[in-house]
Amino acid sequence: MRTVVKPVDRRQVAIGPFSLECGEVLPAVEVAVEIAGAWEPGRDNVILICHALTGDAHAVGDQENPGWWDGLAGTGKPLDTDRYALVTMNVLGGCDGTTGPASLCPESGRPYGSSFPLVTIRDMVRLQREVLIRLQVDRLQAVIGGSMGGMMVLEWGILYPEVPRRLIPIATSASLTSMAIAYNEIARQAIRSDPDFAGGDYYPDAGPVRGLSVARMVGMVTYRTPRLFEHRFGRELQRDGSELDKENLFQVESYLRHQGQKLVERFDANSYLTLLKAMDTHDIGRGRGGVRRALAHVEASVLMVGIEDDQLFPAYQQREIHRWLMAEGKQSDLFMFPSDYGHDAFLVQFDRLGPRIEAFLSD
Ligand SMILES: CC(=O)SCCNC(=O)CCNC(=O)[C@H](O)C(C)(C)COP(=O)(O)OP(=O)(O)OC[C@H]1O[C@@H](n2cnc3c(N)ncnc32)[C@H](O)[C@@H]1OP(=O)(O)O
Ligand SMILES: N[C@@H](CCO)C(=O)O
Repeated sequence: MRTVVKPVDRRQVAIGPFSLECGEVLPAVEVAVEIAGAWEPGRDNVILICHALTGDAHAVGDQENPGWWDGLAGTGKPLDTDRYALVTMNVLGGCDGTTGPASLCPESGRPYGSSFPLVTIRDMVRLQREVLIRLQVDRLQAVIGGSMGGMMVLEWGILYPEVPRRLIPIATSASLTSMAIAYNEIARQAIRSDPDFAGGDYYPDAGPVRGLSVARMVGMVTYRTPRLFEHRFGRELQRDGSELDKENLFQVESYLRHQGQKLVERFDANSYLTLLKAMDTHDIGRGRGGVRRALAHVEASVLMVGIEDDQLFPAYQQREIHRWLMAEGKQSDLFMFPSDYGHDAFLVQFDRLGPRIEAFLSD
């Protein structure tokens, strides 16, 4: 007898005090969780979905309120809600209901703002484990996610090898390249140099919206490919007229401004800084004798997915992880595909991802 959770069950799970890798303790942590699909007895049919930088707990939605992975998850889809209970949590440090910089600090009664501590990808995963324990989920059919979400997938396989049966890390790496950290630093500087940042203590105001918008614009350039921009925008202008009119934007400028504006309407700048730092400091080899030794802990079978045209998480990084897993005698498959979308392909190219993921889950 299955307990059907329909359409999507959203909960706040209270964890209480939570110790971080940096040594600080958050006194009262809460996590926003969404569950789509049906629990099986023993809760043995759970897939954990880990979101990327600006994602949230709402991976699976409906017509009125679409989710960010509806192309992959839902009735009859590769992440089939008729078969699995799909659990997605907003990450620690985020701004969609889980404790983050905009949350009230119980000790001061004010938003954490600049006092919010450094959180790591490992902290995020340890917190997810605490939530699953409270949901009485002991084993996972799979953990899946792209980009920052993929970093969490890898950490799941290493921190809790006995829990996931399968890992599907997508467009991710064992640690960021120096170039990716460089882009993140430009984003940070854009946010911090906005006068409305106010040292991070801008609440209840919206804060550094111009800085956050520029940060998103930089990010967008790294998430896509030159080919896509060329094809979409070329040298098209926004209005009829001349390029030699300083008010007449190129379409690509207008597009980036629109993307910046979209993000500031749904994201908090301090969360953006917190999550960028978590990505920068991610290194599965830290304190474990290096990446290969860390991967030796993995017990799950792995489908490593990469995008050949990813500028941010270059394809060699996914190939390397697959090779190291194989060298450690682990079960690993590699699925690489080309896409003009570049890094963002994991949020868009469901025709490429879906069949491979479905086959791996049915294996
Ligand atoms: C969609 C959500 O669920 S967002 C909430 C949760 N967020 C996440 O999960 C984060 C992950 N999601 C993402 O990063 C993105 O939503 C993606 C990658 C999935 C898709 O990105 P999009 O911005 O939809 O794709 P795309 O590059 O095609 O841009 C389309 C937008 O640019 C606008 N646009 C296109 N050309 C131009 C131009 N020349 N000038 C101005 N705007 C332009 C379109 O009108 C459209 O605007 P809209 O989104 O307000 O309708
Ligand atoms: N488009 C993704 C990029 C990071 O993977 C996001 O906004 O989360």
